[in-house]
Amino acid sequence: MSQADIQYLALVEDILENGYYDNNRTGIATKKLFGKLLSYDLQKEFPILTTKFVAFKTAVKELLWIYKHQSNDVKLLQEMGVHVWDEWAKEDGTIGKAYGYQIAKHKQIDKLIDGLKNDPQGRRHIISLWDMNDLEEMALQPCAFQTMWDVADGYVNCTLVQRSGDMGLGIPFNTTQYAVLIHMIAQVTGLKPGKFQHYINNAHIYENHFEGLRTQLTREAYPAPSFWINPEITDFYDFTPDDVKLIDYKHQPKIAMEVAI
Ligand SMILES: Nc1nc(=O)c2c([nH]1)NC[C@@H]1CN(c3ccc(C(=O)N[C@@H](CCC(=O)O)C(=O)O)cc3)CN21
Ligand SMILES: O=c1ccn([C@H]2C[C@H](O)[C@@H](COP(=O)(O)O)O2)c(=O)[nH]1
Repeated sequence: MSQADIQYLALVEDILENGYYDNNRTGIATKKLFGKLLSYDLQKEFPILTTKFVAFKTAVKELLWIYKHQSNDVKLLQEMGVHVWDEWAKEDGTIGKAYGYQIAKHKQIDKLIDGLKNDPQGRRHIISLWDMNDLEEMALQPCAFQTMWDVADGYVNCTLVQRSGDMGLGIPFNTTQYAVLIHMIAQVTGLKPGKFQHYINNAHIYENHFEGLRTQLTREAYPAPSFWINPEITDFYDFTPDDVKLIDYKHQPKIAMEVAI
Protein backbone atom coordinates (compact mmCIF):
# COMPACT_ATOMS: atom_id res chain seq x y z
CA MET A 1 0.00 0.00 0.00
CA SER A 2 1.50 3.31 -1.02
CA GLN A 3 2.63 5.92 1.55
CA ALA A 4 0.51 8.49 -0.24
CA ASP A 5 -2.68 6.46 0.31
CA ILE A 6 -1.86 5.62 3.93
CA GLN A 7 -1.29 9.23 4.98
CA TYR A 8 -4.00 10.74 2.79
CA LEU A 9 -6.73 8.33 3.88
CA ALA A 10 -5.78 8.73 7.56
CA LEU A 11 -6.10 12.51 7.21
CA VAL A 12 -9.39 12.25 5.30
CA GLU A 13 -10.80 9.98 8.02
CA ASP A 14 -9.57 12.33 10.76
CA ILE A 15 -11.20 15.35 9.08
CA LEU A 16 -14.50 13.53 8.50
CA GLU A 17 -14.58 12.38 12.14
CA ASN A 18 -13.06 15.31 14.00
CA GLY A 19 -13.12 18.26 11.60
CA TYR A 20 -14.64 21.63 12.50
CA TYR A 21 -17.70 22.20 10.33
CA ASP A 22 -18.44 25.71 9.06
CA ASN A 23 -19.14 27.77 5.97
CA ASN A 24 -16.55 29.69 3.93
CA ARG A 25 -16.13 32.04 0.96
CA THR A 26 -17.37 29.49 -1.62
CA GLY A 27 -20.79 28.88 -0.01
CA ILE A 28 -20.03 25.14 0.17
CA ALA A 29 -19.35 24.29 3.79
CA THR A 30 -16.29 22.25 4.78
CA LYS A 31 -14.99 20.16 7.64
CA LYS A 32 -11.43 21.21 8.40
CA LEU A 33 -8.43 20.47 10.59
CA PHE A 34 -5.52 22.78 11.33
CA GLY A 35 -1.80 22.14 10.91
CA LYS A 36 -1.28 18.82 9.16
CA LEU A 37 1.99 17.40 7.83
CA LEU A 38 2.38 14.67 5.22
CA SER A 39 5.90 13.25 4.77
CA TYR A 40 7.42 11.32 1.90
CA ASP A 41 10.82 9.85 1.10
CA LEU A 42 11.26 10.09 -2.66
CA GLN A 43 14.04 7.48 -2.49
CA LYS A 44 11.51 4.94 -1.25
CA GLU A 45 8.54 5.61 -3.54
CA PHE A 46 6.74 8.12 -5.71
CA PRO A 47 3.73 9.65 -3.92
CA ILE A 48 0.50 9.35 -5.87
CA LEU A 49 -2.85 7.96 -4.73
CA THR A 50 -3.83 4.51 -5.97
CA THR A 51 -7.25 4.45 -4.26
CA LYS A 52 -8.50 6.68 -7.08
CA PHE A 53 -7.18 7.74 -10.46
CA VAL A 54 -5.11 10.92 -10.23
CA ALA A 55 -4.72 12.70 -13.58
CA PHE A 56 -0.91 12.63 -13.52
CA LYS A 57 -0.37 14.13 -16.98
CA THR A 58 -2.79 16.98 -16.27
CA ALA A 59 -1.06 17.66 -12.96
CA VAL A 60 2.37 17.73 -14.66
CA LYS A 61 1.12 20.12 -17.34
CA GLU A 62 -0.22 22.53 -14.71
CA LEU A 63 3.12 22.31 -12.87
CA LEU A 64 5.06 23.14 -16.05
CA TRP A 65 2.63 25.99 -16.82
CA ILE A 66 3.59 27.57 -13.51
CA TYR A 67 7.31 26.77 -13.19
CA LYS A 68 8.58 26.31 -16.76
CA HIS A 69 6.32 28.55 -18.85
CA GLN A 70 5.92 30.86 -15.84
CA SER A 71 2.58 31.84 -17.27
CA ASN A 72 -0.69 33.15 -15.87
CA ASP A 73 -2.46 32.73 -19.23
CA VAL A 74 -5.32 30.23 -18.93
CA LYS A 75 -5.41 29.89 -22.75
CA LEU A 76 -1.92 28.36 -22.76
CA LEU A 77 -3.09 25.77 -20.25
CA GLN A 78 -6.18 25.07 -22.34
CA GLU A 79 -4.00 24.56 -25.41
CA MET A 80 -2.27 21.80 -23.42
CA GLY A 81 -5.75 20.28 -22.87
CA VAL A 82 -6.04 21.32 -19.22
CA HIS A 83 -9.19 23.00 -17.93
CA VAL A 84 -8.72 23.10 -14.17
CA TRP A 85 -8.26 26.91 -14.13
CA ASP A 86 -11.08 27.81 -16.55
CA GLU A 87 -13.41 29.12 -13.82
CA TRP A 88 -10.80 31.56 -12.53
CA ALA A 89 -9.81 33.25 -15.81
CA LYS A 90 -10.34 37.03 -15.64
CA GLU A 91 -11.62 39.08 -18.58
CA ASP A 92 -8.11 39.26 -20.03
CA GLY A 93 -7.86 35.45 -19.99
CA THR A 94 -5.28 35.32 -17.19
CA ILE A 95 -5.38 34.57 -13.47
CA GLY A 96 -3.77 37.93 -12.80
CA LYS A 97 -0.53 38.34 -10.89
CA ALA A 98 -0.68 34.81 -9.48
CA TYR A 99 1.38 31.61 -9.71
CA GLY A 100 3.56 31.64 -12.88
CA TYR A 101 3.54 35.44 -12.92
CA GLN A 102 5.34 35.48 -9.57
CA ILE A 103 7.91 32.91 -10.72
CA ALA A 104 8.77 35.05 -13.75
CA LYS A 105 8.60 38.38 -11.89
CA HIS A 106 11.34 37.39 -9.43
CA LYS A 107 13.23 34.88 -11.67
CA GLN A 108 12.60 32.38 -8.89
CA ILE A 109 13.42 29.13 -10.73
CA ASP A 110 16.74 30.45 -12.02
CA LYS A 111 17.67 31.72 -8.56
CA LEU A 112 16.72 28.42 -6.93
CA ILE A 113 18.73 26.29 -9.37
CA ASP A 114 21.71 28.61 -9.17
CA GLY A 115 21.55 28.65 -5.37
CA LEU A 116 21.30 24.87 -4.99
CA LYS A 117 24.24 24.38 -7.36
CA ASN A 118 26.57 27.08 -6.08
CA ASP A 119 25.66 27.36 -2.41
CA PRO A 120 24.15 24.01 -1.46
CA GLN A 121 24.58 24.75 2.25
CA GLY A 122 22.66 28.00 1.87
CA ARG A 123 19.60 28.28 4.08
CA ARG A 124 17.76 30.76 1.93
CA HIS A 125 16.54 28.53 -0.90
CA ILE A 126 12.91 29.63 -1.01
CA ILE A 127 10.33 30.04 -3.73
CA SER A 128 7.41 32.20 -2.62
CA LEU A 129 4.30 33.04 -4.59
CA TRP A 130 3.00 35.26 -1.77
CA ASP A 131 3.77 38.77 -2.99
CA MET A 132 2.05 41.29 -0.70
CA ASN A 133 2.08 43.99 -3.37
CA ASP A 134 0.20 41.86 -5.89
CA LEU A 135 -2.30 39.88 -3.78
CA GLU A 136 -5.26 42.05 -4.76
CA GLU A 137 -4.57 41.50 -8.45
CA MET A 138 -4.61 37.69 -8.24
CA ALA A 139 -7.70 35.76 -9.40
CA LEU A 140 -7.02 33.35 -6.53
CA GLN A 141 -4.36 33.84 -3.90
CA PRO A 142 -1.93 30.93 -4.17
CA CYS A 143 -2.76 27.95 -1.97
CA ALA A 144 0.49 25.99 -2.24
CA PHE A 145 2.42 29.22 -1.91
CA GLN A 146 5.92 28.39 -0.73
CA THR A 147 8.67 25.82 -1.06
CA MET A 148 11.81 25.71 1.08
CA TRP A 149 14.74 23.63 -0.13
CA ASP A 150 17.66 22.04 1.71
CA VAL A 151 20.66 19.99 0.60
CA ALA A 152 22.38 17.28 2.65
CA ASP A 153 24.75 14.52 1.56
CA GLY A 154 23.88 14.88 -2.12
CA TYR A 155 20.13 14.86 -1.58
CA VAL A 156 17.76 17.77 -2.11
CA ASN A 157 14.87 17.94 0.35
CA CYS A 158 11.85 20.20 0.10
CA THR A 159 9.04 21.47 2.29
CA LEU A 160 5.86 22.68 0.62
CA VAL A 161 3.77 25.12 2.64
CA GLN A 162 0.11 25.18 1.69
CA ARG A 163 -2.24 27.65 3.40
CA SER A 164 -5.44 25.97 2.18
CA GLY A 165 -5.86 22.39 0.94
CA ASP A 166 -8.92 20.96 -0.78
CA MET A 167 -8.52 17.29 0.18
CA GLY A 168 -10.78 15.98 -2.58
CA LEU A 169 -9.36 17.82 -5.60
CA GLY A 170 -6.36 20.04 -4.88
CA ILE A 171 -4.28 17.88 -2.51
CA PRO A 172 -3.97 14.75 -4.70
CA PHE A 173 -2.73 17.02 -7.50
CA ASN A 174 -0.42 19.09 -5.31
CA THR A 175 1.28 16.07 -3.69
CA THR A 176 2.15 14.57 -7.04
CA GLN A 177 3.09 17.88 -8.67
CA TYR A 178 5.61 18.86 -6.04
CA ALA A 179 7.11 15.35 -5.99
CA VAL A 180 7.66 15.77 -9.75
CA LEU A 181 9.14 19.25 -9.24
CA ILE A 182 11.63 17.91 -6.68
CA HIS A 183 12.67 15.13 -9.09
CA MET A 184 13.16 17.72 -11.87
CA ILE A 185 15.10 20.18 -9.72
CA ALA A 186 17.26 17.33 -8.37
CA GLN A 187 18.14 16.19 -11.87
CA VAL A 188 19.16 19.62 -13.18
CA THR A 189 21.24 20.41 -10.08
CA GLY A 190 23.05 17.07 -10.04
CA LEU A 191 21.44 16.09 -6.73
CA LYS A 192 19.28 13.13 -5.74
CA PRO A 193 15.63 13.62 -4.74
CA GLY A 194 15.31 13.25 -0.97
CA LYS A 195 12.54 14.00 1.52
CA PHE A 196 9.33 15.86 0.75
CA GLN A 197 7.35 17.45 3.59
CA HIS A 198 3.91 18.78 2.74
CA TYR A 199 2.45 21.11 5.39
CA ILE A 200 -1.23 22.02 5.11
CA ASN A 201 -2.47 24.81 7.37
CA ASN A 202 -6.19 24.41 6.70
CA ALA A 203 -6.90 20.89 5.45
CA HIS A 204 -10.56 20.75 4.44
CA ILE A 205 -13.19 18.59 2.80
CA TYR A 206 -16.10 20.25 0.99
CA GLU A 207 -19.40 18.72 2.05
CA ASN A 208 -20.27 17.71 -1.51
CA HIS A 209 -17.08 15.55 -1.47
CA PHE A 210 -17.96 13.65 1.74
CA GLU A 211 -19.62 10.79 -0.09
CA GLY A 212 -16.88 10.33 -2.70
CA LEU A 213 -14.20 10.34 -0.03
CA ARG A 214 -16.14 7.88 2.16
CA THR A 215 -16.22 5.56 -0.84
CA GLN A 216 -12.48 6.03 -1.32
CA LEU A 217 -11.90 5.08 2.34
CA THR A 218 -13.37 1.62 1.68
CA ARG A 219 -11.14 0.93 -1.32
CA GLU A 220 -8.11 -1.30 -1.52
CA ALA A 221 -4.81 0.48 -2.15
CA TYR A 222 -2.06 -0.79 -4.44
CA PRO A 223 1.72 -0.46 -4.24
CA ALA A 224 3.00 2.90 -5.52
CA PRO A 225 4.04 3.05 -9.19
CA SER A 226 7.64 3.63 -10.23
CA PHE A 227 8.63 7.02 -11.56
CA TRP A 228 10.67 7.61 -14.71
CA ILE A 229 12.34 10.87 -15.62
CA ASN A 230 14.19 11.39 -18.88
CA PRO A 231 17.86 11.27 -17.82
CA GLU A 232 18.95 13.30 -20.87
CA ILE A 233 17.38 16.54 -19.63
CA THR A 234 19.90 18.81 -17.94
CA ASP A 235 18.17 22.18 -18.42
CA PHE A 236 14.96 22.70 -16.45
CA TYR A 237 13.38 24.60 -19.34
CA ASP A 238 13.74 21.57 -21.65
CA PHE A 239 11.32 19.39 -19.64
CA THR A 240 8.11 18.46 -21.49
CA PRO A 241 5.16 16.49 -20.11
CA ASP A 242 6.55 13.39 -21.89
CA ASP A 243 9.83 13.52 -19.96
CA VAL A 244 8.21 12.12 -16.81
CA LYS A 245 6.17 8.93 -16.64
CA LEU A 246 4.62 6.55 -14.16
CA ILE A 247 5.41 2.88 -14.64
CA ASP A 248 2.81 0.34 -13.48
CA TYR A 249 0.38 2.91 -12.09
CA LYS A 250 -2.30 0.53 -10.85
CA HIS A 251 -5.24 2.49 -9.46
CA GLN A 252 -8.90 2.35 -8.54
CA PRO A 253 -11.39 4.29 -10.72
CA LYS A 254 -11.74 8.08 -10.87
CA ILE A 255 -14.04 9.73 -8.33
CA ALA A 256 -15.96 12.65 -9.82
CA MET A 257 -16.05 15.73 -7.57
CA GLU A 258 -17.26 19.23 -8.27
CA VAL A 259 -14.90 22.12 -7.69
CA ALA A 260 -16.02 24.87 -5.29
CA ILE A 261 -15.58 28.28 -6.88
N1 LIG B 1 -12.08 24.64 -4.53
C1 LIG B 1 -10.93 24.56 -5.21
N2 LIG B 1 -10.20 23.43 -5.11
C2 LIG B 1 -9.04 23.32 -5.80
O1 LIG B 1 -8.39 22.25 -5.68
C3 LIG B 1 -8.61 24.40 -6.62
C4 LIG B 1 -9.41 25.55 -6.70
N3 LIG B 1 -10.56 25.61 -5.98
N4 LIG B 1 -9.06 26.61 -7.48
C5 LIG B 1 -7.85 26.62 -8.23
C6 LIG B 1 -7.29 25.29 -8.50
C7 LIG B 1 -7.93 24.49 -9.57
N5 LIG B 1 -7.70 23.13 -9.10
C8 LIG B 1 -8.34 22.01 -9.58
C9 LIG B 1 -9.55 22.14 -10.22
C10 LIG B 1 -10.20 21.01 -10.70
C11 LIG B 1 -9.63 19.76 -10.53
C12 LIG B 1 -10.34 18.56 -11.10
O2 LIG B 1 -11.45 18.65 -11.56
N6 LIG B 1 -9.71 17.40 -11.10
C13 LIG B 1 -10.27 16.15 -11.61
C14 LIG B 1 -9.63 15.75 -12.91
C15 LIG B 1 -9.52 16.83 -13.89
C16 LIG B 1 -8.96 16.40 -15.22
O3 LIG B 1 -8.68 15.22 -15.43
O4 LIG B 1 -8.81 17.27 -16.08
C17 LIG B 1 -9.97 15.03 -10.61
O5 LIG B 1 -10.74 14.06 -10.60
O6 LIG B 1 -8.96 15.12 -9.92
C18 LIG B 1 -8.41 19.64 -9.88
C19 LIG B 1 -7.78 20.75 -9.41
C20 LIG B 1 -6.94 23.15 -7.89
N7 LIG B 1 -7.40 24.38 -7.35
O1 LIG C 1 -3.26 24.18 -5.75
C1 LIG C 1 -4.34 24.37 -5.15
C2 LIG C 1 -5.17 25.45 -5.42
C3 LIG C 1 -6.31 25.58 -4.71
N1 LIG C 1 -6.66 24.70 -3.74
C4 LIG C 1 -7.96 24.89 -3.03
C5 LIG C 1 -7.97 25.17 -1.57
C6 LIG C 1 -9.31 25.86 -1.37
O2 LIG C 1 -10.34 24.86 -1.32
C7 LIG C 1 -9.48 26.66 -2.65
C8 LIG C 1 -9.03 28.09 -2.51
O3 LIG C 1 -9.91 28.81 -1.71
P1 LIG C 1 -9.37 29.89 -0.63
O4 LIG C 1 -10.63 30.45 -0.01
O5 LIG C 1 -8.60 30.92 -1.36
O6 LIG C 1 -8.54 29.14 0.38
O7 LIG C 1 -8.65 26.00 -3.59
C9 LIG C 1 -5.87 23.60 -3.47
O8 LIG C 1 -6.17 22.75 -2.62
N2 LIG C 1 -4.71 23.48 -4.18
